[in-house]
Order: sequence, then structure tokens, then C-alpha cells
Amino acid sequence: MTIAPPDTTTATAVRLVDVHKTYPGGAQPVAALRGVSLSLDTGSLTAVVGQSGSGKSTLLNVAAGLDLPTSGRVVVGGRDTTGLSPDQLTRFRREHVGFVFQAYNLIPHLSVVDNIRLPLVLAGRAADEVWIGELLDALGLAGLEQRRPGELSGGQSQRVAIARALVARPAVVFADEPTGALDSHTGASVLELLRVAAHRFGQTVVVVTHDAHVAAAAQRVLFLADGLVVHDEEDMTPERVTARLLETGR
Ligand SMILES: Nc1ncnc2c1ncn2[C@@H]1O[C@H](COP(=O)(O)OP(=O)(O)OP(=O)(O)O)[C@@H](O)[C@H]1O
Repeated sequence: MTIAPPDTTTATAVRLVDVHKTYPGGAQPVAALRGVSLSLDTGSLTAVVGQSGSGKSTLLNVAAGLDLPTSGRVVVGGRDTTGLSPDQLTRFRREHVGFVFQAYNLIPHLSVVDNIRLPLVLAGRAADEVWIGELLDALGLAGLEQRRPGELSGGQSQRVAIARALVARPAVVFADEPTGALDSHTGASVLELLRVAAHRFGQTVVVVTHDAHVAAAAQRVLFLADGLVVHDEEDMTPERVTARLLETGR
């Protein structure tokens, strides 16, 4: 059975309806998400913030179809991903979702440019070399194409992971602390690239971050506390993000 591509013409790119996620845990199950409902507009850049353990990574993993919710619905590009079989889900992610993780997951024996091309190879698609060149330039990776991941700094590895997430122009890009290992200048240019991806290519970008400046660069900021979205605001300043975080952390 083939899977229809996500409908990028719909106004809502990602929708979560009453999503719960409980980890079995040891002595006691952990309720990491306790009824999250949200809609993210197509082409938007959203930051997810919250104290450590508030459920940010869990939210990202469930929204991206890397993990299944215990209950509730996850709809990406008009497709209910909770209804897909594991194989269908893998294919759907490969073709329509991009990821940037804290651990970059680069393949050590492949060059930088081959790591970037990997999602296209896996999806059986031709590489758009012009777009790859644009990504390399924008991310400050020009000249490093033939290096192996072992020959890169942490920040460079992170930028390769970002290029790889964007290369297939997925409908939705999920990034977990994408600027974590970068100095503030490079962090700002990475954010700018994610903004461009959202604006120019209509990609929907979701960024988990601890950095108030990164969050403020997003159009919209979702605050998580104890497995719930407790605040949702647009056009924030870094100062306001920090103040809100302190409030929600109490
Ligand atoms: N695989 C797992 N098994 C059991 N508990 C888990 C698992 N993953 C996360 N948790 C728990 O679920 C809760 C939410 O974790 P999550 O990683 O989503 O938080 P976070 O906000 O991303 O934290 P951080 O900012 O520290 O990365 C925490 O209490 C965590 O200990």
C-alpha cells in the first residue's frame, strides 16, 4: 500500500488532540504528557520551552511519529499518524519529516555531503545539488564537504545534522536543541536558516530549546510544565520568555 503525501496546502501542519504519554517506568509509571492539544500552522516556526523533565522531548518524539502516544491523536499534514503501521510510519517519517537531534546521529564513514544526501538516498530521490550548495553556504559548511564526522567540531556536526534535516524539504522539521552546541553567533544563523525554511519553503518548524533568545526568534512559544501546555504566546522577547519560564517553573 502506498501512503499519500501529507497535504501541505492545509492551514494546519501538525495537530495533537488530547495526547497522553505514559512511560511504564520502574516502580511507578511516568506521565510525561497529560493531555496535550495543539495546532501548528503550515509554514510556522514554533519553539517549545519548559523546565527539564516537563515533557518537551516526549512531545517532539510523539508529534514526529518516533514514538506512539498512549492515547490521543497526532495528525501531520492531514494524516493521522497514530493509525499507521510501524512500516508505514517509518516511510512517512522518511519522506515527510525532518529531524535534528541533540545527538547528531551522523554516519561516521560517510563524508559530510553524503551524510546530508542520506535522507534523499533512503527515500530513493534525486539530490538537488543547487539546494545542497545553498544549505552548505548558509550553514557555513562550504569547504568541509569531504570531511568525515570525526573530523568536525560539535558545532559543525550540528550544522551538518541541520542540513540533513532540511535537504529533502520535509513538510515538518522537528529540532531538539538545534543550537545547543553552537556559539551565539552561529546559533543565530541556524535559527535564521530555520526561519527561512519556514518562510520560503513553507516548512513547518518545531524547535525544543532551553535558550530564551532562540525561543524569542520563533513566532510562537509553547510553554510546557509537568506534561501540559500551560502557556502559548506569539512574538515574545527573550526577557518575557525568561520571566514566563520562571513563572511556569514554580
Ligand atoms: N523512555 C523513558 N522511560 C521512562 N521515563 C521517561 C522516558 N523518557 C522520558 N521519561 C520521563 O518523562 C518525563 C519527561 O521527559 P522529557 O525527556 O520529555 O522531558 P524534557 O522536558 O525534554 O527534559 P530535558 O529538558 O531535561 O531534556 C521525565 O520525567 C522523564 O524522566
